[in-house]
Amino acid sequence: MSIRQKKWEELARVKRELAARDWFMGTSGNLSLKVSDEPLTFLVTASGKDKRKETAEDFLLVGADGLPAEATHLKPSAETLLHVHIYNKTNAGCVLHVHTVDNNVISEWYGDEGEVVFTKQEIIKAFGLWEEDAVFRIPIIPNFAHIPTLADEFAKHVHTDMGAVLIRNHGITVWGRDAFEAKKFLEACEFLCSYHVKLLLLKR
Ligand SMILES: CSC[C@@H](O)[C@@H](O)C(=O)COP(=O)(O)O
Ligand SMILES: [Zn+2]
Repeated sequence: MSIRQKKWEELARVKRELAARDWFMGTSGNLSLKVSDEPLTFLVTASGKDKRKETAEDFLLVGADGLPAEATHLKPSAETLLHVHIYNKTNAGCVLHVHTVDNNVISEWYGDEGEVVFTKQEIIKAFGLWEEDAVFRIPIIPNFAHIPTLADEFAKHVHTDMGAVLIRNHGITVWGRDAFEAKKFLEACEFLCSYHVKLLLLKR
């Protein structure tokens, strides 16, 4: 089996798991997995599809500019440029973006502060933070409709091989060195957002 095919199947498995969590409401969400480093190529979800469906046209291969690297009638995700910045700036191998009600509520609640800060939560160990009083911050950026502007703003927060950024009233994008790590971060971020929304409601 070619590397491209192996990566396709790996990304399809991640997509299936996130779909089972119902994290692709209304065709939202996009995923990618790096295939090669030199030149940079990665598989990314085709734009506008129902990501809960599994078809032979779910992904296409793109290059370092985010444009198709092979002949296809498929359009790469509208947000491919965000994935491009991550792969060009870090050694990340996988990028996952989902819209959930909880991540949207948190992004709006803390949007003016420009970040949400989590601490004293066991699950932040998923980010490699093991100290008792460790703090995990997720930056929140405005949801610019102009994708190059959104991508430039997003890129200001991309410095390490793993990370997460909330886009206000839009969704979350996480990345990791591989699909396992990116999915772990995404699940931990969603746990934190969901917990926090419930806690805020109880405290009212
Ligand atoms: C209907 S969801 C809004 C989209 O503009 C976008 O935010 C999204 O996540 C999915 O876009 P896509 O181009 O399919 O990757
Ligand atoms: Zn989106």
